[in-house]
Amino acid sequence: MKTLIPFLKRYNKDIFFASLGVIIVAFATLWQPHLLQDMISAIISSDRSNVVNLGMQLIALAIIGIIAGVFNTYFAAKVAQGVAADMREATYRKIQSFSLSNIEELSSANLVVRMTNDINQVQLIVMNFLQQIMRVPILFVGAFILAVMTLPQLWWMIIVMMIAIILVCAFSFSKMGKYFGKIQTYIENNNRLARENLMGMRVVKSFVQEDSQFKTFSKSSDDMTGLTIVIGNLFSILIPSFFLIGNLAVAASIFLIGDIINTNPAMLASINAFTQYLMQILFAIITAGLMMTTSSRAFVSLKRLQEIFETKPGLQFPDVAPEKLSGSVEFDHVSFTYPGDDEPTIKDVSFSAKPGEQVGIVGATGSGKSTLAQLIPRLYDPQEGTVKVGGKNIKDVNQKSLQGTISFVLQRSTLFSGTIAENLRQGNENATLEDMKWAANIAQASEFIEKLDGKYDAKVEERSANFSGGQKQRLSITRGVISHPEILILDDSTSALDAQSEKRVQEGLDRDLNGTTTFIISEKISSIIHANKIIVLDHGQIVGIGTHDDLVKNNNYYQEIYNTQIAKEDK
Ligand SMILES: Nc1ncnc2c1ncn2[C@@H]1O[C@H](COP(=O)(O)OP(=O)(O)OP(=O)(O)O)[C@@H](O)[C@H]1O
Repeated sequence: MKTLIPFLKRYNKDIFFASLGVIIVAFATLWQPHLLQDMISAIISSDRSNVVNLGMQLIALAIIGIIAGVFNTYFAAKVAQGVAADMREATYRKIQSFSLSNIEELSSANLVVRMTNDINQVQLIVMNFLQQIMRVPILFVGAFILAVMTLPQLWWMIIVMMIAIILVCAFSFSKMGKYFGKIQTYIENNNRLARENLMGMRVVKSFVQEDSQFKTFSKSSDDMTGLTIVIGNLFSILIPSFFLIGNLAVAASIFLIGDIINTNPAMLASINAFTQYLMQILFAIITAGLMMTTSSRAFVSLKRLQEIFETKPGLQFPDVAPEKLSGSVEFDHVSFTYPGDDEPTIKDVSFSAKPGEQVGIVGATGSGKSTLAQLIPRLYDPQEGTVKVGGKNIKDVNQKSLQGTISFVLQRSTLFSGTIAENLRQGNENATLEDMKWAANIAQASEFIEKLDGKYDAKVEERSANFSGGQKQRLSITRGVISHPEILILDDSTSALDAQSEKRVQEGLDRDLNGTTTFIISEKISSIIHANKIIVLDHGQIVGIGTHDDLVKNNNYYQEIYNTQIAKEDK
């Protein structure tokens, strides 16, 4: 509830109107059997004018009930949908503030279910509550009092019926609550499997994994269906049981006092009103039970959303004035361990790069090259040592200043669905067509973009499926350079380019971005051979640093990699 209240507060007025509507509906429902009782009595005593009068009152009451019901539904829906939309936005905003570690800990599939299914549950419960919360107690207490007033001698019948219904409710709803929690986990699992399958469809097809993928998914889906069937079965027993209890109570009432009708025909009207009140009590208890069950499901969802709101962003940027940073980078005895790992991935790394320098980072796969690079734009914080950009500890720098200084072209090119221009503007929101052409020229992307229908307005489909690996990389590099960054990190960003294109990208960077400090990460020495400085990494440690010529002469580890690669090229 702690999570929900701030969201509800924004809709105080609408909640008031929804509640007013439901209170009117409850009183109209309660008053109907009473009016009907008077009307039946008037019919029995042939009081025609009263019959017409009471008939009109009944119709008026029904119309008031309908109008109030519509009024209630309108405002309840407004609140429920508004709360869900606000929650979705708040969750989305919160997730944007998360660090990569936060997202890895919560898992993206899990976050998607929380943002969709869990919020839907909350929307449902807000709607239900606003439609029922006042109605249930008013109906229950009102119908109880009116039933006792109508036939005081049968007060015990109401108690017996209530006890029977509460016992059935307690049995079935307690079982259902447990199952509802499990269903949420199954939904999460199904979403994860479906997402992985669709994203890895190429792998699935090339390894002919369709059947095994289908089996895994269908097992998870069948488990969920099994559970849904159990819940359905419980419901299918529940509803007839309620009506059986209600009808037995009605039959028993008629049996017990039906004889009186012979001597006092007006009793017929009272029995009719009494049985209607019994049904209203029955309805109130069932609704309360159902609400408790659905609430237990919504409370699970609220708790899961609460977890998102309470998660502290793994990284906090200081609230300081923005500043212009130069392109110098300095690592001072930096060590970093991924959350949950025992061993550090980066161990006691120190180096510096001057503005405008080109720095190559080379090392075997898994040696920590990408991890090292991710510490520069502060995607992770090192546990030991300091990272400085422009001479300032990056922990003391405003987020926008740091991110505006650095452009990171990731190893795996990620483009968003939209147009090429929209993707490029993520690198520089004010980029003109001229800027795009300039950047595309460096990245060797102009040639293929110019051939596309719509050129820079050409569509990028979901997961950029309409572009080849090499084209995606070129577009990612274009997006990376378009802001003329002070620091550019190319994390294995030319791996899908042929040697000729890679050379041209290199020439473009030298020509047009010569003031930019550029980090080029690669396993291939040919990609970093011309760098001013090459950092050689092995198991997260620097094992060599210098120019290619220095390293080839003096560094055994580098020589080994170089010789292996030369030998491969010669074959
Ligand atoms: N998000 C992560 N959480 C936990 N461990 C990670 C994470 N990312 C990478 N690692 C681990 O850190 C080590 C270094 O990975 P990293 O990607 O930095 O190496 P790399 O040298 O860039 O490799 P490659 O050349 O294959 O890209 C690896 O053992 C990897 O499994």
